[in-house]
Amino acid sequence: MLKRALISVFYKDGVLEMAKFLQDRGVEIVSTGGTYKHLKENGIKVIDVTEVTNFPEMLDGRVKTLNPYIHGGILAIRDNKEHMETIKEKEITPIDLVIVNLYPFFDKVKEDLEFQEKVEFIDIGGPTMLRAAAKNFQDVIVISDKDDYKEVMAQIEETGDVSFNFRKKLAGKVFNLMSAYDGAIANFLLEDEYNEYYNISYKKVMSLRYGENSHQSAAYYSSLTEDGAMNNIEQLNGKELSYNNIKDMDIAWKVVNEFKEEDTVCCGLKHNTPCGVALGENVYDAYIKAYECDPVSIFGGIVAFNKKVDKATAEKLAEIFLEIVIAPEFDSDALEVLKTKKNLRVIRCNHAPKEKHEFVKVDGGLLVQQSDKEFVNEMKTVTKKAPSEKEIRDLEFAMKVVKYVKSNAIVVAKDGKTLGIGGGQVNRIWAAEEALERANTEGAVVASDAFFPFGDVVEACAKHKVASIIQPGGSIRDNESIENCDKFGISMIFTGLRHFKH
Ligand SMILES: NC(=O)c1ncn([C@@H]2O[C@H](COP(=O)(O)O)[C@@H](O)[C@H]2O)c1NC=O
Repeated sequence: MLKRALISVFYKDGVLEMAKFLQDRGVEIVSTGGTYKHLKENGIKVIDVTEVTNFPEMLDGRVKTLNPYIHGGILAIRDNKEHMETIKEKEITPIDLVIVNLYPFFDKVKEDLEFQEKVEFIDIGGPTMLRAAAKNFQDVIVISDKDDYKEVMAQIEETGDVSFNFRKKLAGKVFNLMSAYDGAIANFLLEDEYNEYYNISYKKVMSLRYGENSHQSAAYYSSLTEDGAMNNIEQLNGKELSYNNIKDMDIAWKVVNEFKEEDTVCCGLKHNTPCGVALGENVYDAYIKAYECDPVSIFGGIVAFNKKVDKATAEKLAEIFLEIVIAPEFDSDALEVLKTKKNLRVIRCNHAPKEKHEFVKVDGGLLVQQSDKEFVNEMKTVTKKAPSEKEIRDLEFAMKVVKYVKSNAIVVAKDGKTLGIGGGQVNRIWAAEEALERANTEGAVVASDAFFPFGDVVEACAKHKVASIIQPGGSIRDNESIENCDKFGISMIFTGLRHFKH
């Protein structure tokens, strides 16, 4: 039998209906300052928490509910005679329902506020009540999520109480929330890059139809503390995003964001690997060039732009089957064209990728590393011949692309467009041969994600009349590659920075 509820909520939406429901069933309501005022002004009979605690709210609200009159009322085990006698003796009234939503630390930590302002958004009293009620869930119903008001009301309406299973679920939700909440606070306060415990604060955005394959279930979670690209997308058209869509879109978006603001770039991507990337005079030109890189693989792929998409480009995009088009903006007539393709996911994103760290799960562990935000350490010509200015532009372009190709990776490019991309090979020469064969052009440049272990890659480049090469260098046999370059009249640059992508 519910007799007393404590309601203390930062976000007041939905709480009136809940309070009214409880009042109509004779439940006494106790509330903290702001909630008390809100309920009272809306005609709810409510007891001020200070009357229960016999203490004023103090220290700017830092202490309101942190009191044995509250926590004794929550934590007493109703079947424990001693507990009940103790609270009776101390004139503590049991609290049967706790409704709390917390200070919005997740939002505030992302805002441009002073450190101390953020600290003040760390809720102490709320979590304390939630945790206490969740521990004692068999006797106390605990609501930490306003989306649960409805089900609690429905169950009380039907049976006069809330089932054991639902109480347990509500309690579990408290600790699920608290772990994310506390994780966000820990990450805000700790300055080490790799803390003793790995805390993440992600919230479920949607259940996905399936994961990488249809027999794998999946869900998508969005970071509560990071203001990244993928949690700032807006879907303007098309079917629901899938697991593979989100994963692929993330990489395509990273590729186009690798370039300078003044560059206009388009990336076609398939199976998490760029299949055609090109710079253009305008978006249309960039798309045509990216498409021409590999008109076969782009089918069913993802296309990303770093500039607004116009109607002419949209018409061209609509000619083939694509999964996603992502860009910072779309002209309204371009959007109209793209919307004629019912399933095509059209995504607007104005956020550059920002993540500091990335992680990958292994069986029983988690690998965490800094995201690869670097490009080159240096541009050191190591051959007799130096690349021309135009070749340097192409070398840099190819290096930006090869960063996103699975290792071992080789990109062949010319005139600001990829001609051949070879990736995911277990040795470098295969990746090189694959990319060079696809490119099938003379005078192109070659970028490699890691050093050449032998002189054979340069030999393959010479066979395809490559003009210039860019690679990190650092192999004990670098001299073989340098000598071969000099022999074949190829220029080569060492960057001193590897971009493995396993
Ligand atoms: N200090 C306390 O004892 C305390 N008790 C409850 N709170 C929080 O105060 C908020 C509600 O305050 P109000 O009813 O005054 O608007 C809730 O988000 C609740 O989690 C507290 N605030 C922070 O710690």
